[in-house]
Amino acid sequence: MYKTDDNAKYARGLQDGESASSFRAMDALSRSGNGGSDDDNADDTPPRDTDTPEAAWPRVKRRLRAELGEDVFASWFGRLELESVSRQTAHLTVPTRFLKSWIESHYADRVLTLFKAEYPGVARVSFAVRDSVGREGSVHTAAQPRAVEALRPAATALTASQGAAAQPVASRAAAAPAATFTAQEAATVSDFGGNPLDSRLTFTSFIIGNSNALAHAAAERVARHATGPALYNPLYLHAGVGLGKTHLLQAVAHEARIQGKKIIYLTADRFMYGFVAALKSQTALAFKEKLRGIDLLIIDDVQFLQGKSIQQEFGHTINSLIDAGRQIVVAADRPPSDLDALDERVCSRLAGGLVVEVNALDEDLRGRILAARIEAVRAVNPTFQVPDTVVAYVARVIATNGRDLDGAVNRLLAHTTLTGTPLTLETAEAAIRDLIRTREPRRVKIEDIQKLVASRYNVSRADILSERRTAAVVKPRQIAMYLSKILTLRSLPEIGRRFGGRDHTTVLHAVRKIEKMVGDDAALREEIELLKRMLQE
Ligand SMILES: Nc1ncnc2c1ncn2[C@@H]1O[C@H](COP(=O)(O)OP(=O)(O)OP(=O)(O)O)[C@@H](O)[C@H]1O
Repeated sequence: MYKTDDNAKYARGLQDGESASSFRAMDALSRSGNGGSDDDNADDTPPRDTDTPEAAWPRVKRRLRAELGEDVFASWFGRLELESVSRQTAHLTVPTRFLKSWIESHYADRVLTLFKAEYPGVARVSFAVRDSVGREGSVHTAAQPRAVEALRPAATALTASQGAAAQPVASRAAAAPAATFTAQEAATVSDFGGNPLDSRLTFTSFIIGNSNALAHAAAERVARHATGPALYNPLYLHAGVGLGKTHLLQAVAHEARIQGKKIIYLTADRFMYGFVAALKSQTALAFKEKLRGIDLLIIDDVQFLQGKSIQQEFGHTINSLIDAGRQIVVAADRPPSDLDALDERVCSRLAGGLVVEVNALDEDLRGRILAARIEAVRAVNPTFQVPDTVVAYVARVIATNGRDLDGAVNRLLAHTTLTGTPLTLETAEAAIRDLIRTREPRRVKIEDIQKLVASRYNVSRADILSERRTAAVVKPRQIAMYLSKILTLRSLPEIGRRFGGRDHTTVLHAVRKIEKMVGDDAALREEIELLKRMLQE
């Protein structure tokens, strides 16, 4: 826990020189990022005649990992990729603008040095955001001054658009964060409004199941809590990728706003941006004041908080808000005890409220999320028809997360729109193939077949094993026998024994009968296909 000294220091803010120490910490951070002198490892590797930049790139990444350690490497470089090399420039890409800015400002020289060491044919590196390659790229040579220059136009635009002439543009630009903000971003960070909210991510659109009921209940109570001491403080939600953390956090934000609370919703990226920007434009005090004036602070992806001074600032902020009875809600991809990169005291403060895990979405919940997504699409595009068998199939095979369910709906929609043909299991499978993790087909057990077929036909497994001969039981029993024959290696007599001690000729009769019906009846063929896939996934 923080000592009271820390809080007092926080309250004093920048007045006692915290700015300078924070700058020193930031500098230390970037120095450690630079890994010391550029000559350290640079030219000790002889040129390799047969080498290619593509072959050299994994070696560059290995060296970065060795220099910076696993945590820093994973946070900043895990998703850095080599796109191409042309005219001695290595074009590197990352998925977000934030990563691009951070790597450019802290690590560009180091990446270039290591690349040159591994592949002397590279003289420059450029960074771009994937999917927007060419629009945002900027090239770095070792001698080029870094991103401060790149910020200059944005700082000018900000000053012009806001009429904020208090500081001369040149000094603002020189002191500005080493990042390439657009004017709009700079404005957002500057007035510290937090990240924009997605109006779709509300409690109404959040579907509750076993895996998220507790997280949902806690989030809703916190958002609706009227006055008095905060409830669970902090509320800490954690879950694997795409299981609904951001959705819940944004739902809290929407609901709390409706309740008239002052909230700020920030991703960890934005917190870092905001803090660095405020420090460098010497508005850190205002930044802190702004944070202290709110009722509810929501921070997403806290696992990305990096840098000693930023973590300290984050620690001070949450301490001060909690002590003042303000609510904090955070989310991460892991429990507080696994936030290795975060200061121990911050972790323990984060763990001191209510920690709730959102577990994997089960099949039932996936089916309901899918159905809701399809309904939402149909509201604007009524021709989008997805048969129940396809919904059941997708819910079965997309076992990963909500984002992949969204992806599956998009692909199904693209298929219908582009081909104009109705969706079937075959076309749906082709449309979502890339989202399905490939693995060995599961070994199927006769008992599983009996259970699944029984539930699809609304009878019990006992009915299937019984002597009953009503049509409602005979057909599913025969289908189950047929599936047992084609999906398992059991012999006809073995199958007969497992179906209530029947003779192998009964099984043979069932198999032939269903084979024939499948040949004649497209709906049954589809149904059996679905059952097969459900059993094998
Ligand atoms: N229970 C749910 N009800 C409705 N939609 C859901 C649910 N769970 C997840 N989703 C949807 O799945 C998608 C991914 O969810 P979200 O972005 O909240 O995941 P996340 O846990 O924040 O993932 P990441 O850590 O990768 O950011 C979103 O479109 C979200 O609306």
